[in-house]
Amino acid sequence: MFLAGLGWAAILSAFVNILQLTVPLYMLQVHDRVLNSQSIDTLVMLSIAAAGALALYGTLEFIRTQSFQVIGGRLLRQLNLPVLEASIRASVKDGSAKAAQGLRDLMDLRTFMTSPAMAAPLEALWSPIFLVTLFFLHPIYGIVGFLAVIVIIAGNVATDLLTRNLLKEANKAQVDSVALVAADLRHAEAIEAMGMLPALSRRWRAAQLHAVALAEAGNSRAKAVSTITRTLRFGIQVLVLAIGAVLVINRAASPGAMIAASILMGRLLLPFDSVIDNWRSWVNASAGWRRLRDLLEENATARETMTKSSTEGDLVVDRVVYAVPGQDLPILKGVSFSVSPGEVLGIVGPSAAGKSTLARLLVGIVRATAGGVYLDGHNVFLWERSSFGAVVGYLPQQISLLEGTIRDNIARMGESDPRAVIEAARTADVHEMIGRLPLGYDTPIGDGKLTLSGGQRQRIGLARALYGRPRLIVLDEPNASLDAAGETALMRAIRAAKADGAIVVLIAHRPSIMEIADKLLVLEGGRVAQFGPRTDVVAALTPGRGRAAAEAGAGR
Ligand SMILES: Nc1ncnc2c1ncn2[C@@H]1O[C@H](COP(=O)(O)OP(=O)(O)OP(=O)(O)O)[C@@H](O)[C@H]1O
Repeated sequence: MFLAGLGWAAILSAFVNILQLTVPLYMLQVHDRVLNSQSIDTLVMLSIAAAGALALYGTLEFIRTQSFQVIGGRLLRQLNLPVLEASIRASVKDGSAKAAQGLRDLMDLRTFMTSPAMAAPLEALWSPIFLVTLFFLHPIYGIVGFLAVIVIIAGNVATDLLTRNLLKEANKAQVDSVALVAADLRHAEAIEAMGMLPALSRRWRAAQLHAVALAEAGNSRAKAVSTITRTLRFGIQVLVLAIGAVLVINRAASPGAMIAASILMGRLLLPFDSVIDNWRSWVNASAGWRRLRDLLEENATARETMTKSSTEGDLVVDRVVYAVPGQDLPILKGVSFSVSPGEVLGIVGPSAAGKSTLARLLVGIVRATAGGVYLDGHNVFLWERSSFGAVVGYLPQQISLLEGTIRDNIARMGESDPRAVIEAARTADVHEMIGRLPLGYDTPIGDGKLTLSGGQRQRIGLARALYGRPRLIVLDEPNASLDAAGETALMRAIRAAKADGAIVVLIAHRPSIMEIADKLLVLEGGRVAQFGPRTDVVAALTPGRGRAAAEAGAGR
């Protein structure tokens, strides 16, 4: 599709280039015909023809500019959703600051596609038109033009050899320094409170200065070559005039041809010069394009397209091994268990045992390296995402409320059904608290807006997890910021979900809420140390092995 668009722009460029011959040809005719014949009629005819050709040139040039806009717009429309999806998957793996680069790259690429840098190679493609015209004016002009093109192309090659690696490095350093600052800025409060700014600003400064130094070095080299080639281009134009003068003196060519040849030579070499001038944009655009391609390839996930909006069966975790891509040591080492609808599973274990990782696998955010997680017999990772979202509620350890109103957040940013929003808020016991906010359910939250307390966020996060009465509810430390009243409300919500036939998976450090669990799973070092009915696991844990885990989570 882009190739078709580019092909269209290239064809337009051919006509634009031909029409650019209007002025030199007009000059040639005025000099050679009008001045010789002294005919005003000829001048008028020539001027009318030139005006028509220039009007056509302007129109085609405008259409060509528009076609670049269309190509850039199409690129954006076609890629923004895949890039957004890939960025979200990448941020699960690599953190959000780096993943956001994908969207920046896409915007930069669109800007590049609509910039004059894009037109230069297409114009250079049609340079033979000018070359042939020069040959027609006089073979010597043609030969000089041909040699001049070779010299300028050599300038292009030299620029590439001298600057490509440097500019690529500069671009990467720039991207890394932006990602570094973006990642640190998320922790602004800690930075401000603990006086980390001077140390961090040294780090940021060092990263940015490194990027700037590389860019300056690359630019200086590119500018040096471009100054040489530009000087050569002017020199060649002077040379053409000198040759023209000799040809005129020897009556081998007309004065009009001499001036036309000089203008044509400038037109012939201009696109090649422009490629050198815009070299940095080209290198940056190709680096951005490569990053986008890698982002899309590395995060391409074939998922089912068929929607399944209901589920009745068990949650089965079958010999799941999970290792972070690129790391040898797995975090989860063969975890198996199952939970039935209407059951609450409590997962406990010491820090870094792999509980949150297991939660991510249960809700299909990451793919098991071996084995699989199945809900109602279907692999949760492969499940079509929007229909999976409708049957799942997830409260991550770090509650991430999004920019929008409370109502948007509870309704998961979609078209909200007010009754379902209020039902979820009531179940999470947050309805009255929302009623006391400045605009109730319509209160905006997010950057620079209302700041909610940790407990409020957790309870709104819980309401979001419960919205639409999902069949599988995974709560990762849902009571971490809750007071006693909040914890009681949480227990009530879990009981209601259980009575509704949902599968509830509850990860917690504080033992108090584990009373509600039907089954307990003790995770230690990525393995299942204990799994079974809560009473059996607690009994097995109390005297011997796994005591640490019991104390960390389940011990009562
Ligand atoms: N994306 C990742 N890349 C590398 N290592 C990771 C990643 N995610 C988790 N880990 C590692 O896996 C281990 C388990 O982490 P996880 O967050 O699952 O533990 P946890 O049991 O939930 O701990 P806690 O109770 O402290 O929240 C940790 O050692 C952690 O460093």
